[in-house]
Amino acid sequence: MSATTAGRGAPHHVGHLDEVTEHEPATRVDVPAPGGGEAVLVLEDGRAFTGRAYGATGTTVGEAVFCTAMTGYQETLTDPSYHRQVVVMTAPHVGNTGVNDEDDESGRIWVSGFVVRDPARRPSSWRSRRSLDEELAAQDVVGISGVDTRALTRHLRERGAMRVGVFSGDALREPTTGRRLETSELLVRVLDAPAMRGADLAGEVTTPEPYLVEAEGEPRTGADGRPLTVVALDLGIKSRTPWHLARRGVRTHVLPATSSTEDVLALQPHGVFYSNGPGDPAAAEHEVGVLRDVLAHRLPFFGICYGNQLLGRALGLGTYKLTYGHRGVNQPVIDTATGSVEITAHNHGFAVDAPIGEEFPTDFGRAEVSHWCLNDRVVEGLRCLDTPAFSVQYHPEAAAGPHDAGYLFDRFCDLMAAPRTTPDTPSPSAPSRTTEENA
Ligand SMILES: NC(=O)CC[C@H](N)C(=O)O
Repeated sequence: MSATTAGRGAPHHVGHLDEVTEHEPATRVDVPAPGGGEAVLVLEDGRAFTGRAYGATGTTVGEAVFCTAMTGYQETLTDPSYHRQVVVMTAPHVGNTGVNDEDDESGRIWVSGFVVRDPARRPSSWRSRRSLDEELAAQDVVGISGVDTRALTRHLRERGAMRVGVFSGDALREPTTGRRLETSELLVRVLDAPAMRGADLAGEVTTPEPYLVEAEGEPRTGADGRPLTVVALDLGIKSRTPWHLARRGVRTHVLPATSSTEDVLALQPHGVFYSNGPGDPAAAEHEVGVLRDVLAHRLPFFGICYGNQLLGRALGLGTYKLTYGHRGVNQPVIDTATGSVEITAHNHGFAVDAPIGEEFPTDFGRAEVSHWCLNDRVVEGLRCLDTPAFSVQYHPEAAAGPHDAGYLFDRFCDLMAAPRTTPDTPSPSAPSRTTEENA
């Protein structure tokens, strides 16, 4: 809307705009756009985009995915589920609020590359401590700016997520002669990169040592009178998850992804939680085995995202790769029990294969799809009907994102606080499988 058009209905604002134009024009043009020399983004199918180096200069490869979140780039960057992915932001202006010391979801940035259209020339937030490009450079994350991210996103939407490389600085030149490399030569490096399908990555992001997140305030107790205790398997956990449990009076032992069933049971938890995480659920054999033991012990279970996919596999369902996945903070999901719609945060490239709208038998009794996505009917949640277990494909911890799904943490706490039912017979022996293996 031009100032003139706005002026007809809003004279007060026109006055304000005039004032800004008169007194502050220089501040808008004196700040150079962040970013260095030329950078090139090359997709696995040979399509290339040129832009400017943003953050660290050099080479990076990974899976190209797009994220439609308008806010929360700091949480996106530090979400371990993005490990080995080059994230394209569809929001055109990124970096506006800089980087602060409070919003990280883990101890570092995990994306393997970052693609933006128009980076903020300077951060503007009372919480900002440094600019986004400084932070990317400090953590050695190669990025590219000045890319037509709408064209790139449309390409990924039509052709699907694929491998990508971002190259800048010396990476664009032949080392001995200094000759500028052709796109076809850069493409060779992209095609050398490992694919996401089949990748078992939780071990690369998990905590090396167990740690405890204590309950905040008065602890909540279980039916046995003990303070409610969760064992959370860290497959790439976001710090907001134990925080949600802590503020509900629950203590959380966070364990490495390699932990055994014995490690889990030794802590005598009231419930077990499986976090989000990177990689292909079809590759997580160890974690699925532990979860089948947990289900056989009838320990209350809650899983988020990767945890939902692993519950699916533990029940004997398959998983498959979506064409381009769901990544953003405004995905509509319907709850099949109530018919209510939640606006939710997503970050997933795989999904569970299960029938919507009917109960089905599993290796641990009957189950049903509890939530599905209104955009594309992808399964977004599982509810076991004979075993105390449920999970969602999306992010009730919602950092960044809306808080519609926060009730799921309450549901998990109530499930853990309820009197335990008798342990069932040992884990059934049917092997878990993936749809792709079956195909
Ligand atoms: N955020 C997650 O847990 C992602 C799960 C899995 N890596 C996927 O891409 O589907």
